[in-house]
Amino acid sequence: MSIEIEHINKRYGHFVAVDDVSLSLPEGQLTALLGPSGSGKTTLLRIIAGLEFPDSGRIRFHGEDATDVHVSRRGVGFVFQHYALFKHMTVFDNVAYGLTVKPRRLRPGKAEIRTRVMRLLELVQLDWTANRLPSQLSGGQRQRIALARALAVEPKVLLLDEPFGALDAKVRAELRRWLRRLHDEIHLTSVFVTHDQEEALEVSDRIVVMNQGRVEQEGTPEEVYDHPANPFVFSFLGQVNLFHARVQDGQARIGDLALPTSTPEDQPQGHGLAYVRPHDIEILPDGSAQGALAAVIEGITVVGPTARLELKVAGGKDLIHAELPKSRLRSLGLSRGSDTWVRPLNSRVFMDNGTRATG
Ligand SMILES: Nc1ncnc2c1ncn2[C@@H]1O[C@H](COP(=O)(O)OP(=O)(O)OP(=O)(O)O)[C@@H](O)[C@H]1O
Repeated sequence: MSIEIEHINKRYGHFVAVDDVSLSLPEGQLTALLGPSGSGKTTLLRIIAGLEFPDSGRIRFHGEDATDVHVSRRGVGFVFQHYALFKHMTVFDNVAYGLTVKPRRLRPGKAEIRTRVMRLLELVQLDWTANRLPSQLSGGQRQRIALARALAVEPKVLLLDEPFGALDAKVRAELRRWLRRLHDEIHLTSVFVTHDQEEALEVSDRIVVMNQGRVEQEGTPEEVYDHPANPFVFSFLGQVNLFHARVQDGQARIGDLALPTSTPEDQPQGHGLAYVRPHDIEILPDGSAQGALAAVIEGITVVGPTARLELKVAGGKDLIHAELPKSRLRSLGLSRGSDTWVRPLNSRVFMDNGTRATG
């Protein structure tokens, strides 16, 4: 079921939590609402759920106005960060709960409930825990049961609010891959709130980047990562190096270095900032390449196969962050204190007023 969000506004007193948000969330896709704390993600999710009502604007489910429909009749399933399971009930009874409390005429028979619950437990790969109590499960397993419980009532939309937020990094990474596989199996329209860029990039079909109650950009993970619409999105989606740049005749320059960017459409002139990702900083063994800047390595951190370098350019104030394969670092024979050369391979330049200049 698709979800259309039309000009939604929500204030708490004078504070604007959601500011004229319009979005179209396609059927069967997993959409991440991504943004820093306080950007309005949870408020928007709760409005979609019917747990909160907007001051103005409409929510449509598959074209039908759902703005005033009660949460119990919207056909949504939830998983929250701390949506505790019923402690005194077994896993089986927790998952069955939504079905057993249905009005008698809608309630499936006992055998049917058993079949459905066991099918769901198999889907989340925890059928062997059916007779356990939640306290006998790990945090990650409990969230998978919470998901099975949300799916039991056959919702048309699944809403997840930082579902893996309370888990440690390794379990989190496993669960998000698992959620992606599960989604590929069931194709339920799903919206999931996160402030973790990596999680959003890895799991979702679409990402909505939010900031101060507004949508900064919406698109596939590739679109928002490779073509960020503005400096906020660029900075929020990963580490970034900033260089002062002069823009003239469709060409941006840092000092004498002409930046390798594509030609802009409207060719603005003046001063801007060039944004360069650490993996787009090339490390060179000598200064013969055009536009290379001399730099000293101030720090090296190796994380698995990747080496992260902190470099200082002669005369520069800020450290430059670069990322390269550990093997490349070894073959260049570099260590802390080494003199080397750097060159931005790719950049995106935004003018001082935030408009895009190049790239
Ligand atoms: N019931 C409320 N009363 C007053 N202010 C609220 C209420 N709910 C949310 N807010 C405020 O609205 C803003 C947006 O909150 P929201 O929870 O939607 O943000 P978020 O992006 O989900 O952040 P987080 O990741 O920290 O949960 C916050 O500044 C919050 O303090």
